[in-house]
Amino acid sequence: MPTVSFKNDTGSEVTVNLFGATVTSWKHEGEEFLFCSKQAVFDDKKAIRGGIPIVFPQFGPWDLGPQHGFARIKMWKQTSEAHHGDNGAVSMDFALEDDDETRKMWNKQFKLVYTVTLMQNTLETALTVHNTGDTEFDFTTLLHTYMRVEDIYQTSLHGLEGCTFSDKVNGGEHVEDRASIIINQNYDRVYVNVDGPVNICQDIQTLGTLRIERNNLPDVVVWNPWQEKAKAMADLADSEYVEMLCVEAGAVSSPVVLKSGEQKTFSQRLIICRGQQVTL
Ligand SMILES: O=P(O)(O)OC[C@H]1O[C@H](O)[C@H](O)[C@@H](O)[C@@H]1O
Repeated sequence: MPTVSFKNDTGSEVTVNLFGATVTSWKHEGEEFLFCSKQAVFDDKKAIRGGIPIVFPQFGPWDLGPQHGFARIKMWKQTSEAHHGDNGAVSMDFALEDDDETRKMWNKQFKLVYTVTLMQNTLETALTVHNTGDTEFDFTTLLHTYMRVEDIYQTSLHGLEGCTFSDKVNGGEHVEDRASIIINQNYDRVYVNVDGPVNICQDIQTLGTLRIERNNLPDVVVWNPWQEKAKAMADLADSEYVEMLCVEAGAVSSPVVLKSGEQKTFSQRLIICRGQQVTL
């Protein structure tokens, strides 16, 4: 499948697969920060198991089409070459518009513009949804980011304390009472209206702390299928659950409404804080 890569001047490189406009790799100084399964399927049909699949127009199961919508399983267009912005930033743009196939599932006219930007120590991904039709529509969306971790047992998540979450594994709504979360089981929780950044901290210092900042993506889904579910997934190797953690910035707890002609941008910044003092 067609992929495109670009670099900046501070040792970062990103690769985007036009299938789903899925960012599949983000390297900084030779170190890979995103997880992509060894068993990921690149067949033009199934969403890529890793990187940053784009969820649109529906997070989760969908009556009108496939789970997590169609954006991650459509072929996108690359609409620009790598272009240079302020402070050494390098960006590339991708687009997806409604077609016969999308209208059969979701009869709306839209344009998605996705801008992937490398900045110093930072990857920004920004999805702009345009309503190009003449009626209002609503949707949910999410950047389904698979972070690479060296060892899930030595990884903790910070920034969710006090947030309400729904637990998709055990059911129910709860309030997170932990400042530091260690994932050690099948974990699938939707944290709602999370203020401020979320930090992924690794005791092993190669990857260090990674900070996720979000714009118009109020919710954070945390997912790791753990051992048993991983074994049942054909596109994830049995032991790979220890090498990944999905921290997904989304607008999923209440649908976003766009009127005819309106547009809205949803973005995240993944910031490498290695070697820096991090306030959790
Ligand atoms: O297997 P997929 O369709 O890619 O979904 C992978 C996962 O995505 C999100 O994290 C959901 O909260 C999970 O419930 C789901 O299992």
